[in-house]
Amino acid sequence: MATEQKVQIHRGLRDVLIDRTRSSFIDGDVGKLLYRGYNIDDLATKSTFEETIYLLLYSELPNREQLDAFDAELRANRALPEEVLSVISITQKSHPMDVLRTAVSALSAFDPDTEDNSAEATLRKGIRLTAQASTIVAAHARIREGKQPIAPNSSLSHASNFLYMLFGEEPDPRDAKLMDKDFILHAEHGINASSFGARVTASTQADLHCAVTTGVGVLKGPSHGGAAEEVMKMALEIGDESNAAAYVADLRSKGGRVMGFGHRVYKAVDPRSIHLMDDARDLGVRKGQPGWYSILEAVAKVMEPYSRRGICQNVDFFSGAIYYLLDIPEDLFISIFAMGRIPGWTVQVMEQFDNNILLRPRLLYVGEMDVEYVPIDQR
Ligand SMILES: CC(=O)SCCNC(=O)CCNC(=O)[C@H](O)C(C)(C)COP(=O)(O)OP(=O)(O)OC[C@H]1O[C@@H](n2cnc3c(N)ncnc32)[C@H](O)[C@@H]1OP(=O)(O)O
Ligand SMILES: O=C([O-])CC(=O)C(=O)O
Repeated sequence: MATEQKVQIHRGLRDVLIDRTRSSFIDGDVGKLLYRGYNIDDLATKSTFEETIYLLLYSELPNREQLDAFDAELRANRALPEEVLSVISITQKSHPMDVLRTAVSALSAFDPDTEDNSAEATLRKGIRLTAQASTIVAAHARIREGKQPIAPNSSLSHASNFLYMLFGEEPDPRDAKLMDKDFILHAEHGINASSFGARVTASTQADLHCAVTTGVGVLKGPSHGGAAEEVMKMALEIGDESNAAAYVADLRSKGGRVMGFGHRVYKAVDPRSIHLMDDARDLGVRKGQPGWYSILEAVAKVMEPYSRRGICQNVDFFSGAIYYLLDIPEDLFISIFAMGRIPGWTVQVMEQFDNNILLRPRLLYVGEMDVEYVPIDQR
């Protein structure tokens, strides 16, 4: 029998390598992130979401013809079945992530490839789910406000169409570009908790809809994708940069964590947050609301002693301010992360299928042994 003395427990699977990947590389000590070997800094500044997810899904950058065909496939798959719009309507009072999770699950009933786990079918489903997720999120945001959902506009890019379906008008191209970059930065990140959840699901040979449903559920928590929403709540509570130091001191004295700081892998600044930091600052100036960036900058300053200990700003620290400045309701922030991450979950699931092994770790039992069963009327 395993005992505390005989076994080593890897709580939280910290630093445990569970398999190989060719999808993304993270060097947490220096804050470096590559997708399929390409630096996130290049992709964020030179690529588009469509091109980046082609790279992730097909392992190479597309030529013009390949990208056009891929983009056309994404655009052609944005619409939702009426039945799924009804599911969104029925569940409209739930948190947007719960609605997204439920609608993704419901889409499995209408997908021609649902139970086909071949690489080709999984790719097709990943493309469809990426396209459909933005329609789910935008449709729900409108339905819950008593408005009609807006049909996707196939003349617009993925990011631009999302903002169009959310607000009912074609976005400022600068806002669409920001959204596009945000999706690129969220597209893939190795074996993070939600991708691990998706891979565990795939490891039982369940299909992509099951795995993405798992991924959405795991992402929702504030320790993972939910942090951006919490960061913005914190900024709103702080209210003014002059209050930042006292706020953080008070939070820490109660044992609270500063959301948007800390990461299991990054012990240096998350490279994605540097892009979002610059964007949050510039967007704040452009929208005439530079204060939110100033508050976050003040929090980051107070957190410098933590950063020196490896508790640095992560991707969620500035993303919430960007969404807020784009007038996106706070409870939609995690769903936007999920929309960007569907290609990442798809790639992780494809890798799992490609060389599958059931993901089934063990727990060390520390409870009582061989307890005598007493019938209920004798207890
Ligand atoms: C997209 C993403 O998922 S990025 C992460 C988003 N989540 C957040 O921003 C939430 C806030 N951050 C956190 O809760 C954590 O940093 C996590 C969950 C992300 C990572 O946690 P872990 O790798 O498990 O680190 P762990 O929880 O063991 O923390 C290590 C130490 O750093 C401290 N620490 C970690 N994060 C923070 C933080 N945000 N604020 C203050 N202290 C922190 C912990 O209190 C702990 O200190 P101790 O050793 O004195 O007890
Ligand atoms: O890698 C992680 O643990 C969390 C994260 O940053 C992500 O999923 O983008």
